[in-house]
Order: sequence, then structure tokens, then C-alpha cells
Amino acid sequence: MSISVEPSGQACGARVTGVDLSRPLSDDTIKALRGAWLEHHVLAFPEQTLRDDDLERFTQYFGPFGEDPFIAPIAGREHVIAIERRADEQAPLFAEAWHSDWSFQVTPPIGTCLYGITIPPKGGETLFANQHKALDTLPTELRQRIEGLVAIHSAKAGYAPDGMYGENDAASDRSMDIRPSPEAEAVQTHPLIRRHSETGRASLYSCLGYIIGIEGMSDEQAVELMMELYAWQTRDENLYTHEWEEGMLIMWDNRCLLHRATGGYDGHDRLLHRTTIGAGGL
Ligand SMILES: O=C(O)CCC(=O)C(=O)O
Ligand SMILES: [Fe+2]
Repeated sequence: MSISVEPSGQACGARVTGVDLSRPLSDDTIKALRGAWLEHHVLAFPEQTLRDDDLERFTQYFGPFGEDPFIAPIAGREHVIAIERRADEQAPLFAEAWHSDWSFQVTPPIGTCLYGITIPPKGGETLFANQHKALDTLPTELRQRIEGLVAIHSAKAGYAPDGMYGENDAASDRSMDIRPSPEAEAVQTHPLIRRHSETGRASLYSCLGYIIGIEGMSDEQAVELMMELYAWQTRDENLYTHEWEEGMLIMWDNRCLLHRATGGYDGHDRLLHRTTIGAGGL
């Protein structure tokens, strides 16, 4: 069996076939997959039949597990969470704001793996925005304004007790096991332009879901600048729309992508299992 990598033709993303992820992979295969991942930023492996053991083994080929706060792991697993929505669920959609996973951490996970178990017949695509491309094409004037700026990230808008998934959400019928905490008030800074820890390529690292301000700027100034930047980061030219299939595993690179969930599948269940890849020594 030889591995085939077929680019999506969009701003990032490739479909990988010719590899069975329910079996241990050779070092050569892992190396080839890592190379393809660094090149395409999102890899999609269709037609896999994976148990959580397989998902965990695959994840660890690329780094140690990340730390996943605020969402309880599924029963019997420390590092697998369920991204879940029932057919009749009325709670606001999870992860609909553009974000890079856990960007409020000191060292956010370099990647995320997501395996499609129950996939609705339509809707529920995951959108990705290539932030190398967004930076490379950024108008010079805007780039000059953000050069050297440092953003303040926090989980509080979502996961503090008074955040989106906190008390306001407590009476909702959300099926995901989200555990808000005062710890979500913590803040962490990251530069708006960052270098990728493996390729050294620069990208934008700005994230609507978690940024709460910019160092040295008033809130009004920061919001205005962030909105201008987001419009550019997520313009059509930078996007890849990922369409799910049951039995498909994807892995994406949080260092150079934003992503978000979409709805459009009311009346259908959706269930995926997720792990994160920590930075380890990177
Ligand atoms: O549900 C989705 O499509 C994406 C959810 C998400 O943001 C994540 O799992 O990190
Ligand atoms: Fe996410």
C-alpha cells in the first residue's frame, strides 16, 4: 500500500489514502505524514475504522497529548473528548467563533485530531483559515500596524462561570460535558505574528474566540484592529471547507490555522472524538 496525498485545491488541506491507521505505523510512514501535515496543514484520512486506542496511538506519533481544560474526557479515557450535538439540541453551537485551540495556554497544542463517528447528511462542516496565507497577502499598511503587537488571550468569554458555556448555558440541553471554572480568568500573551515551531514560517496568530485585548491599546482600539484583521484572516481566499465523512480522521496544525464549527444539521446527531497534540519539545 503506498500513501497518496491529494491537495484539496483550496487554501490548505489534503486527503490522504493508502494508510490504515488502525495499525501501528512505521517510522517512514510517520515521517511522510508529518511532512505532508507541515505542507498542507490539515490532513484528512477517509475510510478509517478506529477505536479510541487507535486515535490515541496515532496522536502520540506527533507529540505528547495536550492538556484539555474545561471539557471532561469521555469515560475511561484521559485524553479523548467528545464533540457532540444531539439531533434535538437547542444549545448555541459549540466552537462557532474562529479560534486556534486553547490559544490561552502558555504553550497551546500544536495540533488537534478529530475523528468522525456520527456525521450528519448535510451541514456541520469545519472551516479552516490558512494564517500563513493571510499574513503573506496582508496589505503592507496593516502589517506595519500589527508588527510587534502582543495579544492577550483568555478562555473567560467561553469557560468562566459567567462565560458562554457557564451559568448562562447551565439550563440549556448541551450534550457536551463542559466544566466552566474561575481558572478561565487567567490570561496569556502571544505575539500577533508568530513563527511556526517546525517550519519557521511566519503566520498570524489572532483568534476571535480567545483574544481579549492587545498590550498597550485601549479596548476600543484593540477591538477595531482585531475586527479589521479578522476580516482579512478569514476571507474566502484563505479558506478550506472541510466536509466530513463517517470514519474520517483529520489532524490540523493550530500554529498556522484558525478553524470554526458550522451548524446546518438540525434534526441530526453529530459525534466526533478529539485529542490534542501537545508541543513537547517544540
Ligand atoms: O465541531 C467542529 O467542527 C470543530 C470543533 C472544534 O473547534 C474543535 O474540536 O476544536
Ligand atoms: Fe477548536
